[in-house]
Amino acid sequence: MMNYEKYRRGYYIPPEVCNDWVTKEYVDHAPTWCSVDLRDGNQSLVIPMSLEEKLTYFKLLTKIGFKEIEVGFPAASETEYTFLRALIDQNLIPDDVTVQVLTQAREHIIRKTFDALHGCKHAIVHLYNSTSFAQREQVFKKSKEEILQIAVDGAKLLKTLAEQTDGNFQFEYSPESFTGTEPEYALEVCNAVLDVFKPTKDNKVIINLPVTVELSLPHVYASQVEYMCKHLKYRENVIVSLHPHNDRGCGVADSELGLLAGAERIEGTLFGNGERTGNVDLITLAMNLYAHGVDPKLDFSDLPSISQLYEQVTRMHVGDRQPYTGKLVFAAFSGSHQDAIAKGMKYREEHECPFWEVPYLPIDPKDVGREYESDVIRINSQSGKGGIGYLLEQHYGYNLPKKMREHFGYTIKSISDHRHKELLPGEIYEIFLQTYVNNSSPLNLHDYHFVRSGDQFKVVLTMEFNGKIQDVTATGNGRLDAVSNALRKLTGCNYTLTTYEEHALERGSSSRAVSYVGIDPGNGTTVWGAGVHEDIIASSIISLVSAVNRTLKE
Ligand SMILES: CC(=O)SCCNC(=O)CCNC(=O)[C@H](O)C(C)(C)COP(=O)(O)OP(=O)(O)OC[C@H]1O[C@@H](n2cnc3c(N)ncnc32)[C@H](O)[C@@H]1OP(=O)(O)O
Ligand SMILES: CC(C)C(=O)C(=O)O
Ligand SMILES: [Mg+2]
Repeated sequence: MMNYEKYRRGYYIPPEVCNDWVTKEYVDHAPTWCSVDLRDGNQSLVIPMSLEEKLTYFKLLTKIGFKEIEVGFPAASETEYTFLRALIDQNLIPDDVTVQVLTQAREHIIRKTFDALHGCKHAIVHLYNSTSFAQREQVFKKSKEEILQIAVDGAKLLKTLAEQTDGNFQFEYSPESFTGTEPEYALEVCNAVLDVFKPTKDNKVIINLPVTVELSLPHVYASQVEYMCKHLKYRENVIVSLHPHNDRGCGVADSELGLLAGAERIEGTLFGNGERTGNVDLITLAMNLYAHGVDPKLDFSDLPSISQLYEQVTRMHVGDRQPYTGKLVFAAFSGSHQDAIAKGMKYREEHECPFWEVPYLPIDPKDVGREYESDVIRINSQSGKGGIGYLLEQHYGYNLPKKMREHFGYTIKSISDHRHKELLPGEIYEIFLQTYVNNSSPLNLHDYHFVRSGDQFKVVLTMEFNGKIQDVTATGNGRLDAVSNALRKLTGCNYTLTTYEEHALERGSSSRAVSYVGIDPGNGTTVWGAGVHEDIIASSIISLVSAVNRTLKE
């Protein structure tokens, strides 16, 4: 048995009820986004990014539309330092982008950070020290007053060095391990730091409330955020920022509820890379807004390329179920999902739909660079006739009669089940052709002639049957009826024609037609055949020949 009694809840509830956020339904505008991929993401990689990789990633982030980017921890390593210098010296920071750097509240680290910042047109200097109960007791072995003093001293030095350094600087302070800190104490520390920074309308200070380690349910965090928002000094000149990690798997929920609770800014990473279980995934957050009809102000219209570059540079892997991006997130293998998607897509073709409301597809895959044809309906033994038929129609233009779809559906499922693998569209098409289309043995059509007299049609079919070519004549109420009578006469097969449908094959070749025939060989079942030919009459005869051939073989 696992010893759960070893654990207890390690978070603190605000001293007053803070749940105004509950009354808000959804986030109605994009927060200020800050990517911390190049710092928090980078510091958690097995092999941190090289200078070139950081540059490549930085360019990707600016292309996506990030206006605030934490580019590193300049005092951490030569690469970190040199990267910031390269950005500044080579003038690589777009005018509308602000870089951010992280520093501990330690004098030599802060000084090194400002050395690295020299000449930066605009930067956010991000100061942190841990305020949590556990770290006060175990790591720093300091009282609340002493920890507060670390923050205040750090803030003072930031202010002094910012004044002495060539550049334009904004400050950010994080009571690191906020989620393990008593909210009233975190508030006291943040207000003391704000008293040093003295934020103004023109130079607001960012107070970042990190979920350094996720310790509570998201609503507890939202209450903590709301408490801070209500009681921070200089509130109108303070930007409240969130920095959720994902230890309990709720980074996205923390962020969204935190925004409802009054925060204005989010720090996170692409695909949620970051310490342990990661930072909050900014793609998910942005796309969640998008799916609610809110402009996320970030461009994720080509997620496959973003994901490829991310994997290359970080050596991480994007999971198949990663929201909005994973290989399988738009895929439906199961029959009922496929059926609903196929019908939903058809409905969109036939109606003016102002909004995207296709079942099982929360967003249009095309919006993030995915394809309906290859990404959505995929076939295995869990699939159904709706999806299989849809796939055949979308890829190859065959719109099977409803009952024939059912038969083909079970054929495909069974093959997939026995082969124990997914069947690709090309394989499904091949099975379709082999099973139903232009079946020419033992019967093979060589030629046909019709003569019409009144309502009656007479046909002379030239047929090969078991290797022997012969003419057979019959009459009927229509052409197909006459052909059917001729085939009965020739083969002795006594069947009833139950279904006939035809349509032009628009995809691939516009000049061909396909006909589908269902016959009952006398036992209440239906045997299907299909004929494809440039001539519609020939295609209908061949479809019947195909069905009869299948009957003869069964
Ligand atoms: C939650 C987060 O992600 S915070 C960011 C974490 N990121 C990183 O640490 C990556 C970059 N860090 C580094 O490269 C190194 O840690 C450096 C260069 C910053 C510092 O290196 P070092 O001084 O050699 O080591 P280290 O980080 O272990 O220092 C620990 C000391 O700093 C103190 N300290 C740690 N964080 C802080 C802080 N934010 N403010 C003030 N003091 C701090 C510790 O209490 C400890 O003090 P002690 O020497 O009295 O025991
Ligand atoms: C430095 C801080 C903001 C951090 O990364 C964290 O607390 O997770
Ligand atoms: Mg972090």
